[in-house]
Amino acid sequence: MTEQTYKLTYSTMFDPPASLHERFDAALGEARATMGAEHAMRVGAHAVTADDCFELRSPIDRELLLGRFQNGTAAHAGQAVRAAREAFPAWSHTPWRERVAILRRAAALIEERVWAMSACLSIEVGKNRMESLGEVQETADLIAWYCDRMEENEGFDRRLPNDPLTGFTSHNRTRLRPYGVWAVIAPFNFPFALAGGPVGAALVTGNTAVFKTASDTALSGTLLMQAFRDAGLPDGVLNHVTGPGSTIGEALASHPDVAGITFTGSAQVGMSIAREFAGGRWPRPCIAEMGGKNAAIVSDRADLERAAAGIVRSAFGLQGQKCSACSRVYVQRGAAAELRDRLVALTDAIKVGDPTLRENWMGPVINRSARERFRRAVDAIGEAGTILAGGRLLTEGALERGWFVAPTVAAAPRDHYVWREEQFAPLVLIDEVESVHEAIALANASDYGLTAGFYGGADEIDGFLDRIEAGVVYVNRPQGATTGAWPGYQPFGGWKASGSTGKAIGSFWYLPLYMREQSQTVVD
Ligand SMILES: NC(=O)c1ccc[n+]([C@@H]2O[C@H](COP(=O)([O-])OP(=O)(O)OC[C@H]3O[C@@H](n4cnc5c(N)ncnc54)[C@H](O)[C@@H]3O)[C@@H](O)[C@H]2O)c1
Ligand SMILES: N[C@@H](CCC=O)C(=O)O
Repeated sequence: MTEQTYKLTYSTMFDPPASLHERFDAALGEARATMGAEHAMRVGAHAVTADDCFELRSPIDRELLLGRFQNGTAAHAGQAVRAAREAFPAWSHTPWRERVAILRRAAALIEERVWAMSACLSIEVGKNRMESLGEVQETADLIAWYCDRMEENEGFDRRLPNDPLTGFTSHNRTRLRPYGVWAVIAPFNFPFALAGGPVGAALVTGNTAVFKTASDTALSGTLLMQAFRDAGLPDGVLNHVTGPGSTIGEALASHPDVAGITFTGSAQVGMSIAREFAGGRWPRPCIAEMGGKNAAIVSDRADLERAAAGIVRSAFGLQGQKCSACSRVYVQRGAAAELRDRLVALTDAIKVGDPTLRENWMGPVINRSARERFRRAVDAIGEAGTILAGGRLLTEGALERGWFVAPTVAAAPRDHYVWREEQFAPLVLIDEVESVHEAIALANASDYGLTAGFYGGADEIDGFLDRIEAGVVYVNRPQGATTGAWPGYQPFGGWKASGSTGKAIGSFWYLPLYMREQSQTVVD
């Protein structure tokens, strides 16, 4: 994306070339100049407006208006589903190589627009510049990965041997075919990658789609949809609605003509959608990617410099608002004091502020209710446990205009709710254990099973990999204890309450989730 030898991923983003910063700074200025406009939804060939709009402001500075977006209703969800249904016959019969070509164009456009898109993303979500650039690039890489899988599998259409018959010839074939209208509902924290990835997968496999972005990230959703449209998708193949999850999101998820859904968000909403999709006249596919309560385990034999770096990066990257964020640390007693000291020192050194600026690594949390959830958690820990670093809201100077909080390391009794419930905030808890065995048992004693990290000796690794109940695991990784998967390198998906399918995004097994098998036998 910039200098020829540099490939941006979440594990290479710590030491980018200088030219990357110059281009990002230029893009920021341009992005700010475009903000504040009103944006329509998109249904079929039409830009659609609702009776009223909502205003979207930056979590960095509430005075900065990003745009006005439509407060879509259940009726708009219905219109969008109808448009997608009408477009389905032609799109599903479009030769798969043509669909791949259009989606490759979408990926290329996203990559081309990486600077403009990531500048907007940084202002809208409060991601730092490297996380923002990373996410937009990840979106392009996910779509390209799905195009590659389509090609590698020859469109998921295979000839099988003829039946061993005499006197007849039976031609046998198995095909994976699209379901129909696919809904994609995305979370605020990865509004490009976790929208563009599933939209790309749904479309390349021949489904048509209705997309709903999170309201906090309506601008990113709009920019992403523009890129798909500019790639040449026929009208109606991809429709885009905005508005509250509890109204238009709910209407979309419960629409009887939606054949399948990819929901990424909280377990609370995801589980209710999964139940709805299992409870109709027949079960419909529901890919629900949900939350995490991800643990890092540190043994007495760990390299503590690596462990501390990896934990801090995963606990506080994007302000702890990643499903993969490290929110629990179990450290063996012999290493506990040193690890605690290192974590506190690294945490105290984190620069928090406007994350579009190169010098700041941490930005604000997304909105007032996220800051309130953080405040409640640290107040509760203050009463029952110990705050080791941070533990407060940040309101000094310009920070007062945004939703800033201090990265926090704390200890709390094991039965405290903060050990159980995802806080989605920059808050990591630490506890001492007698053995790695005990640590793994504690890590697994969670409804969630998304990511996990381990730092320890070579002969401890297999035991960890074998027993840990998580879909994405990392060992001795300073770049991130529990975060930082990249398409093609680390497939990403959760077990238990973290994911409904047991298969990961960016994996070899993902596209078949968007299709159903038809075995065809034709006798001459
Ligand atoms: N497993 C993963 O890959 C993954 C990735 C990113 C985020 N997440 C999870 O997402 C959550 C954070 O994102 P969020 O705060 O946007 O989540 P959320 O559940 O509040 O919202 C997610 C999306 O669902 C919509 N929505 C809300 N209520 C709805 C309803 N009743 N019916 C239909 N749609 C509804 C929202 O508008 C939004 O677009 C965290 O729990 C995080 O762990 C998981
Ligand atoms: N894919 C990201 C997390 C996405 C969820 O929020 C990671 O691997 O850290």
